[in-house]
This record gives sequence, structure tokens and C-alpha cells, in this order.
Amino acid sequence: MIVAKELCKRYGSRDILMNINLSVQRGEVLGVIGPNGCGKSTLMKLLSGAEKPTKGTVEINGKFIKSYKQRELAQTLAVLPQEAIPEIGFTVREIIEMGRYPFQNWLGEETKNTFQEESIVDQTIEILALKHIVNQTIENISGGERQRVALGKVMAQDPTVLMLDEPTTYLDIGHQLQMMEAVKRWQQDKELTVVVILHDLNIASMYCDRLVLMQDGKIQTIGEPAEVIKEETIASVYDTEPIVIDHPRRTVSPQIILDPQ
Ligand SMILES: Nc1ncnc2c1ncn2[C@@H]1O[C@H](COP(=O)(O)OP(=O)(O)OP(=O)(O)O)[C@@H](O)[C@H]1O
Repeated sequence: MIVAKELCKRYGSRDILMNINLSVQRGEVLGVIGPNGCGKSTLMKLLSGAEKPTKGTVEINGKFIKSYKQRELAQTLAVLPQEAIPEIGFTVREIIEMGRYPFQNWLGEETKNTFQEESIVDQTIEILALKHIVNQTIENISGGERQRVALGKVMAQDPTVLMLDEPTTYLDIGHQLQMMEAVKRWQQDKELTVVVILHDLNIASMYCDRLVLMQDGKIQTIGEPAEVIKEETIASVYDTEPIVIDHPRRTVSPQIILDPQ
């Protein structure tokens, strides 16, 4: 569970985030949406402890984030940043194994049951359909495969809280859905708490329990997709005139059709 209270972030003389209050329940997927530069990544940096707020607090699983030790935080929370840096020269399997570092002692031995840990790496490779390329080095696989490997590394970390910054960038529509389905299955199996930044509002509407729509460093609206994905709201925040329709096969996932004038 994540609780953010009165979060503010200022860079120099610019207020980037202003008085953000939100909570994410255990097992909930919260999507963060909003135009470029509205403060989504900054919010994720504060929620994950990568940056300190100018004011306000963040609690993860009932404990203030600033009081976590680094290793303890890495055992609780995994973050997939916007541009996950590829580990050049390492194989796909080696990169996924790196997700286990927080659980290893200084000799590189697993501090949990070894059989179970081995199977986490193997399960991850299986779930993300990476078996056929496990021994290939990262520079010799496609951009979409690289994105799945980056997710694999955080999956192997076996966190209770997961934060993803635009995990579907660079993916074709088939792989976007494959990626989101993998996250959803994993999230449901382990009752993970997930915060995910998404630019694609249709994907956000389909995969998130609630959405927080940000504008100029503030929360514009927070609620279920049907409460947030509304023509007048999207029009005012994104300065465009979209058409919002019900998904023909789902009841709770409004979809956006663009209609440039
Ligand atoms: N370290 C920093 N120093 C100064 N300004 C920053 C810093 N990091 C971000 N900003 C500014 O804060 C604002 C919000 O940035 P942020 O990356 O959080 O936006 P975003 O909503 O994630 O954008 P995008 O959708 O383009 O990724 C931007 O105007 C950015 O230039």
C-alpha cells in the first residue's frame, strides 16, 4: 500500500508538483496519465524514494519511505524507469538474474531458498516468452525484447510494490498488450500494488483500476477510468477534442477516438 500526503516538489524556483494526496491500496493498479511535462515521472520518483519531496511524505506498506534502508526498499519496491539502461555485454538471463541482487549476501549467494530463487528467474523467462533468447546479449535483441527483459529484471526482484514509467513505449500493439497482460497476470497472482505511467489512454483505461489525471503539477481528477476518461475532461487537459465511446466488449473501459479538426 502507498500513501502520499501533501507532496510538493520544487526545482529551483519552479513548483513541479503541488500538494499531491493519493493512496494506492494493496493489489490495486493506479495509472498516472497527463500531458508531457505535467509531473508524472517526478511524482513516480517521489513515490519510489528516488527523489526527496520538498514537502510532504510517502509511506510504503505502513512505513515512511525515508526510513527504509536501501536494501530493504529494493526487496519491497521495484521500479522500471522510462529509459531502462541496457546492460551492454550481458545476456538476457544474466540481466534477469541481476533482479535477485537485493536477496543475495556479499558472496553472491541467495539468502532465501535457492531452489525457489532459481525458479523465480526461470518463471520470469517463461512468463515473458524470453526462452529462445536467454543466451543472447542485450545489444543483439530487438527494442521490444529489450523492454521485456527490463521488465523481467524487476519481476525477478519479486517486489510487493511495482512502479512502471511508460512500459509500453517502443512496443507494437501486439507487444503492448502482451506486456500489459504479463504485468496484469503477475499483479493478480501476487496481489502487487502497481503504479504505472501510461501515455496511451485506451491501454490505461483497460488495465488500471483507477486513474490519476495530472495537469500542471496537480491532480486534475482521480477515479475509475469511466470517471476520468470523459470528453470534456480530456479536452480541457490535452487541448484536443476527442470522442469517447464505450468499449464494445467491456463495460468499464471507455475508449478514445481522435478526431482532428
Ligand atoms: N531535475 C530537474 N530539474 C529541473 N526541472 C526538472 C527536473 N526534472 C524534471 N523537471 C521539469 O519538471 C517538469 C515535469 O517533468 P516530468 O518528467 O515529471 O514530466 P512528465 O509528466 O513525466 O513528462 P513526459 O510525459 O514528457 O515524460 C518538466 O517541465 C521538467 O522539465
